[in-house]
Amino acid sequence: MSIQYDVEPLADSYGAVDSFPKDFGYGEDEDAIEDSPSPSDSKPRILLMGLRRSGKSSIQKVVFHKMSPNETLFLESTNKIYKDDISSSSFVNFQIWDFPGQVDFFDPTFDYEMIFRGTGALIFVIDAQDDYMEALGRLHLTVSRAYRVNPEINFEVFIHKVDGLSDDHKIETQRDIHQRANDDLADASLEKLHLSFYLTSIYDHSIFEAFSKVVQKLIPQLPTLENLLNIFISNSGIEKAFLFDVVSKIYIATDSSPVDMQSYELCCDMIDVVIDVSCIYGLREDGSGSAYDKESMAIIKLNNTTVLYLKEVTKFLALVCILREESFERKGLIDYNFHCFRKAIHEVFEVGISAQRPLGSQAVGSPCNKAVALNGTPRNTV
Ligand SMILES: Nc1nc2c(ncn2[C@@H]2O[C@H](COP(=O)(O)OP(=O)(O)OP(=O)(O)O)[C@@H](O)[C@H]2O)c(=O)[nH]1
Repeated sequence: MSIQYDVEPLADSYGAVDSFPKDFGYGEDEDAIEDSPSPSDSKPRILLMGLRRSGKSSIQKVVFHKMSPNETLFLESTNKIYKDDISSSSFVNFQIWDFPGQVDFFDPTFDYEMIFRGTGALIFVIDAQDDYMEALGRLHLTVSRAYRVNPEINFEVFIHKVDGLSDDHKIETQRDIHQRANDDLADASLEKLHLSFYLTSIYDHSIFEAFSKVVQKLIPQLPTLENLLNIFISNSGIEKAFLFDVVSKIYIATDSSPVDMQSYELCCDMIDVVIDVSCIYGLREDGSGSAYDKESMAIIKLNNTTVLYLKEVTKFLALVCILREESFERKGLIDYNFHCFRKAIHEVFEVGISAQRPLGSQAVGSPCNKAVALNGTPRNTV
């Protein structure tokens, strides 16, 4: 469900997420790469690379610009590097660079050293519906070059367009790609280069899930957030909790119990419902107001004794929980624990701001980023 295309930009009443216009606040400007680096070039980067028509632009548009998957059929081929500044959230503060299919590493105008040096994650997209031998060759060339320039990069392989494959075929394709890619690395004595593999499609939630995992690796405070979520759910009788970036529906953290796709989808759908209803009925007559603000909260009881509970945490983040109806009888306790949890999350951010290290900014290009990841649990926890 998606109604955001109909929503007019609204007056600012709540920071940057003042409304949910077409681009959900992620900014519509996409600049072709310039010769001289702009200040925003210092932001951590996620590169989208892969062969032509593998689906790179579609992924970017669907996840960050709310394009419906069917509309991607009409996307034109990218012929320049496009930089997309995902800076509406102070939490997920990075740039996505979408590359044209054929990047020529031997082209002297392509300064790959500069590009890889400031990169946090390199996502290589492989079209699983196509013959992937050429893509594997390209993957090897790309990651080995990038690794030599910056071994701190997280290398992520999206085995994409799996909506067209049967379950068995998916597993077999993943196994085969995994095996071949790692054999190539072993032959080149690059065993230390770690590739993570994801099965993705823009036609379901798998692309959001995969992107969530990619982004989480770039969030230095992740262990602290997970810790807070664990404490919150265990003290509140909650089964599963996600901390969502509301505009992209990427979850930036969850508790340490395993994530099952259905729970994640359910929570994503809840965000859609809340924002849609809020856009339609939550604004003032003159259209002013905000679809998501401090008051945003929702409780949905399902017919299988499950309760969904959503609350605003920061102007970009929402907590979405799944719990049993009987646990919800102690709503007062849950609300109180949430209050403490919210306060703790704000303290995590304040620490980040006072240290002048916005989340994500130190996550890349810095050899100490793994150490920063363990930067202290806030003083008051739930
Ligand atoms: N079935 C299916 N098709 C997809 C998926 N993702 C993208 N596509 C289709 O793949 C085609 C190519 O997508 P693009 O996003 O333009 O590919 P690209 O990698 O950016 O291509 P270049 O700009 O030429 O490098 C489009 O017709 C998309 O609709 C997917 O998950 N499943």
